[in-house]
Amino acid sequence: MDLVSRITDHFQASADLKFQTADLLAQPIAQAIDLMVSALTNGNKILACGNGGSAADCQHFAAELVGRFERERPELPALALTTDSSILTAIANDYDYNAIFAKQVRGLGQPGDVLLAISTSGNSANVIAAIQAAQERGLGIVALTGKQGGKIAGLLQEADVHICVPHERTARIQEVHLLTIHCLCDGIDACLLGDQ
Ligand SMILES: O=C(CO)[C@@H](O)[C@H](O)[C@H](O)[C@H](O)COP(=O)(O)O
Ligand SMILES: [Zn+2]
Repeated sequence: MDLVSRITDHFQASADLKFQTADLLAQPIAQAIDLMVSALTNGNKILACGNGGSAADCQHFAAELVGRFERERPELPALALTTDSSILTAIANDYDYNAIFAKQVRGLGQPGDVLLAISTSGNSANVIAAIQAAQERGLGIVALTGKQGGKIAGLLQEADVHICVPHERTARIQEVHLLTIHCLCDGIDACLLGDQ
């Protein structure tokens, strides 16, 4: 087994996908920044949900908004719905695992907030339920998906933003999702603080 060539293949494939999707994704990412900046400047917040690696992405994003990204600025309200083990275990135990995000959206979400919903397949039932809860409560939605967008693609409405990474491999999709999250953070800062 040639580990070095496996590793260089990963780097090559990841870089290729990023080059290939830059033009396709720049517009929806810009729309997502506009939606998030409008919410934040109106006093609203951003909630984020996803499973596994996408749960980590939610936490990464919330940390960069509440803490900071690259520049000093006032704290911004963002919350990962993946972190409170008491809430997560109680809902999963008493209701259903598929309700872990939707019940938090109903409990914490206000009209005008934005839900950042992350699923590489677009098919995770708990993320789908969170989107449906967000739509019922009047939250804006930014969906980060992959493949063909899965069931989430069919749920989104005109005002929602869909950023779909057209690739079949979860790891590659996640790598573009992380780049997208950094574009969102940078764009939010640029809108709030000006170009630098
Ligand atoms: O990070 C990885 C795989 O790279 C996994 O933890 C992955 O996120 C999990 O299998 C998730 O449950 C996949 O869910 P989704 O992206 O299809 O919504
Ligand atoms: Zn992963």
